[in-house]
Amino acid sequence: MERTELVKPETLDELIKTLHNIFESDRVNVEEVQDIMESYESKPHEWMKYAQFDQYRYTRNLVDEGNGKFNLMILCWGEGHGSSIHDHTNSHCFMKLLQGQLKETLFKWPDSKSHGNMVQKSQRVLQENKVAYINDSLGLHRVENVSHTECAVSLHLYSPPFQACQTFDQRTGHRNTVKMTFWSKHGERTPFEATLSQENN
Ligand SMILES: N[C@@H](CS(=O)O)C(=O)O
Ligand SMILES: [Fe+2]
Repeated sequence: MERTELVKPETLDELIKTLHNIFESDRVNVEEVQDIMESYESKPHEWMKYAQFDQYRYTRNLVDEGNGKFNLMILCWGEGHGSSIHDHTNSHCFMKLLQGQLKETLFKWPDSKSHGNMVQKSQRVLQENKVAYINDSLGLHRVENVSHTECAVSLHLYSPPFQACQTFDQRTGHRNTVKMTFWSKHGERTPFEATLSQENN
């Protein structure tokens, strides 16, 4: 597949510019996106303004809207914070660790007739600067900061962008559609009313 020439991005802004170039093409080369995101070495002062934490749950902070082709966001995980088991709405999902560690657990999709526990496929711990990839054909996942002393920060790219996903109950496989919102956009805290729907996410 055609590849844009890869130059290691030295800053987050350079990474964003390169991503814009890559996504101008209509086909996504997963490996290329993974490589370029991995080659950026996380420098906290470059992403600090997006790293806005909540005491109770992980936050989603919009960094860039990728010309409508992708959403780039920074997720902030306090000690013990985790997501529920969820899908990615037919999008590509890239997740890079900017700080700390995150545990990712992969699950199979529940079949229509299964009422029992969801089946776990694999588990791994993502280290700083590494990039994980998932899409719906690979399964579902849950992401957790299992540390009791360190927070974690990750950079997520979703293409095409999406505003809702499905979450799954681990014991029954029952699903819910959940609207996803941003805690902040471009470094500015989202007005209170706009975040209400995040409560049951
Ligand atoms: N996909 C989740 C984060 S994660 O747990 O991968 C989200 O965008 O909120
Ligand atoms: Fe996810």
